Amino acid sequence: MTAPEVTDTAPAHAAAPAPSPSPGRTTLQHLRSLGSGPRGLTEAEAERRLARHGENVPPGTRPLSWPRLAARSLRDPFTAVLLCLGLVSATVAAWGTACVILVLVAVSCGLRSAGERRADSAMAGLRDLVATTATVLRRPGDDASGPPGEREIPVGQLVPGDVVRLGPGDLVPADVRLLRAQGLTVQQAAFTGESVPVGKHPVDLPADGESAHLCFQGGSVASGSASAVVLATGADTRFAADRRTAGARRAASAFDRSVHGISWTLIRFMLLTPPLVLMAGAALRGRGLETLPFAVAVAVGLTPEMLPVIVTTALARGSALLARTHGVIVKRLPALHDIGAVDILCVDKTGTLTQDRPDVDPDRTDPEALHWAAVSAWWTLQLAELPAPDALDEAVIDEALTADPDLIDAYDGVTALPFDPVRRLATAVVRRPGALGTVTLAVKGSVENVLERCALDDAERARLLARAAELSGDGLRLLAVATAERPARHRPYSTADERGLTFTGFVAFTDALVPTAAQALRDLGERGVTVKVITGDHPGTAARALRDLGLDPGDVRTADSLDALTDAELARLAHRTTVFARCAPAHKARIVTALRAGGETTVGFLGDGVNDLPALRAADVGICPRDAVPVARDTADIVLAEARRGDGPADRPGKDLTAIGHAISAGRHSSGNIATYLRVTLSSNLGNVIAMLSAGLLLPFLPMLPAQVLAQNLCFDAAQLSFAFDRPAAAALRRPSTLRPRDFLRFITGFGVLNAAADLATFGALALALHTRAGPGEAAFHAGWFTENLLTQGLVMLLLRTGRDGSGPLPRTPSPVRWAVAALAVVGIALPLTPVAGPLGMTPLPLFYYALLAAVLALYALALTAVKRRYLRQD
Ligand SMILES: Nc1ncnc2c1ncn2[C@@H]1O[C@H](COP(=O)(O)OP(=O)(O)OP(=O)(O)O)[C@@H](O)[C@H]1O
Ligand SMILES: [Mg+2]
Repeated sequence: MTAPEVTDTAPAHAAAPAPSPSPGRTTLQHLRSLGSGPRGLTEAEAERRLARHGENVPPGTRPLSWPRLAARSLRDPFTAVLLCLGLVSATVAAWGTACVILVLVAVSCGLRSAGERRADSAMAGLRDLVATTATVLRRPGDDASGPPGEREIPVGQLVPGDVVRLGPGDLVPADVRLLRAQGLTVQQAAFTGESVPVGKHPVDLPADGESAHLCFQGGSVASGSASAVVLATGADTRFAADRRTAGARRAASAFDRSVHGISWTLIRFMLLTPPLVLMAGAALRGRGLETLPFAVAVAVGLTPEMLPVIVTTALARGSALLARTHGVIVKRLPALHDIGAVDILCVDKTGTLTQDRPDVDPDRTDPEALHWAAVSAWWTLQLAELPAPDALDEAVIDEALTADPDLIDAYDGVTALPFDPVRRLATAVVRRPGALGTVTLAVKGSVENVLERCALDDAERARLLARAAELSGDGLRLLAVATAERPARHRPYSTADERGLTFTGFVAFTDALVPTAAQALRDLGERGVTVKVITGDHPGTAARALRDLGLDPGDVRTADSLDALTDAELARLAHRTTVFARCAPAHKARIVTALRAGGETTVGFLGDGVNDLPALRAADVGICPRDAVPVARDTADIVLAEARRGDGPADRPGKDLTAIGHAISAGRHSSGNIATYLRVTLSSNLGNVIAMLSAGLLLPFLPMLPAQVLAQNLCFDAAQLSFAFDRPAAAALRRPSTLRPRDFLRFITGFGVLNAAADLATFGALALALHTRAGPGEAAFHAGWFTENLLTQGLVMLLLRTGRDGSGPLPRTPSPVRWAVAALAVVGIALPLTPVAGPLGMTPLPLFYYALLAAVLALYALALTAVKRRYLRQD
């Protein structure tokens, strides 16, 4: 057997549009060169090739190695600033400070890498649960003459030479060459930027540069079906090459932007601090460069170095819990906090609000229309080799066959133009046995799209549209049906033939509401999430469904009325509108993008079809149900569980809005913990910095030695890790979890000043306590402040947790935070009494000091509670 020639498909010029890997080679020659044939490979040969070529996974999807993770955590801006400050300390030979900074960096990078690795492997495990499969043709064992069978295998196991089947909603699993195709259109926006699907068909002898017969990994089937031979897999695909050159980038989410904004404000602060401290020291105290280590330590004191660790841990824990308890899979870690921040949720109608289990309503269906709709559905299904009929087709065939079991034998299929969500039509060309000279086009589709292709006068068309509006207003889904008799011909039929049709009638379907939808919509509303419906269906049907669910549909917009609007106009309109009907895939995406514009909102999109792909990509968070088409599952950030029995129809789980509620709670939970960490850390760090700067100017000596600043920083950081395991108050779960940088900075400034006031009060206490005692005050001062600092930080941790309003009895603090605070207090009180105190420059304190300190802390706690209550009232 010849070795497969896949090298020529390796993209030498990835940017060029779809290079042909096989100019001048016929399909059969190409199959031979791949050591394959129309009947695919044997299992044994596939196994050998898998060993040779490796798994079919694009590079960059494997977990990162330790060194790479460590390198990545070193790229964090806070770490970079810390390292710079360490370097500055080393240049002035402040080795102690430099060493402590190094320890700090090592600890935070180590924790971060470990956390990310754990999170990565947990995520990979979750993604595997919803991984896509491919339908491949293989012969069992090593028996090349055996009959081939179709089998579903994980996409990762495809090898060059495999023959695969493709249907609507499938991902193109590798780079392939088409062997056969029926009405195949492929969405390949990922490479070419073309937003509309492009037609693909086999070409037996392709010209140079021709690519109609090639489909590339990363594309997806928008309509039609095909069988194809795999040319290249894994790192050899064009998709992999494009990723190497361009890198896969996604726009930052609202949360990322907030954290980014806050981080950069802090970094500017950190960089400004040392020169300011130096200048103030020089001007007021005549100090020179000897203050530099202290200045550096103050800047380091500001850093929330545990931020990445807390973010990763909180999100990974939240995702794991969500998967375990509700079966909801988060495929991209940050998507969890994004869904917590979602304030606009766009959903489709069919399958989300209604069950997508249509039943023909015989009283309002024209029998002739039903007949032709069934003929069209049956032959499209046969000729296009669609893997599964869609729900409307299934209902039509069921109903028509009950009435007329011989329906199928009455015709022969000629060709089919399968349904696509832009044309909204499906056509089968059939012939009566014996009637060789003529064929019949049986066309069904949306009312508007069918009527505009019918030969009708304006009055008749208007009458039919009004009739359709009336039926839709009753909540019915509709198919319009039309036919045309044409002379038979050899030239292939195309969508251009769907013209001058004769209108036959309407088929009407009932589609029951999802029983849990009304409650779920109310819940979402109460939790600050606005729901919008973006559907491909008729405006009347959509409005009626919403009304039946207890929501006011308001002004329903159809997509064609949006085309003339500019993006800004659309954005304003979109915020006011609840229902968008007759949306093609591109409309859905445009509406989602308009809602996101301005960056004030976080938009989630829930959809399950090929027509939802662009919108799933455009949203901050794409959500799909477990039974969505594979490509939707691949694109979505969050995959919902299958509904449990009793929640909905057992065989068709649908999109359970209740599950979204669970995901939102989990997201808000994790984000709440992250926000608490940031609030607590930054307000106490800021307080310390203010106090240190003022003390530095008031005192004749440094208020804290650099090593002491860093030691307490380390203790505090360790205690803060407990926030990743906290349980925020119910209030934090009631609203979308957004971090508005401006409010946030106001919060930390307010509480920072309060913290500084407590520190300065401690100076008073220290002055009083030490006044009675002879001997050097410096070490005692340091010890006193060290103790006070850790104790106030413990207090802040307990009192500033998200959403706690401080009224009534203190809520039960979950043990991790409580333990951490207790440990912090013990270290704070005990450290100056241990042998470590000496090297750190501290001495034991008189008992009298502790009495004064208790009074300061009590006052501080009262003040904190009062300010927090005021803050929450304003909020
Ligand atoms: N198999 C089909 N054959 C012909 N026409 C169809 C078929 N399926 C749907 N249509 C038409 O296309 C229109 C849009 O389809 P559908 O209602 O499924 O929209 P959708 O965009 O998937 O809805 P949603 O966005 O709410 O899920 C329907 O109103 C129907 O008229
Ligand atoms: Mg849909």
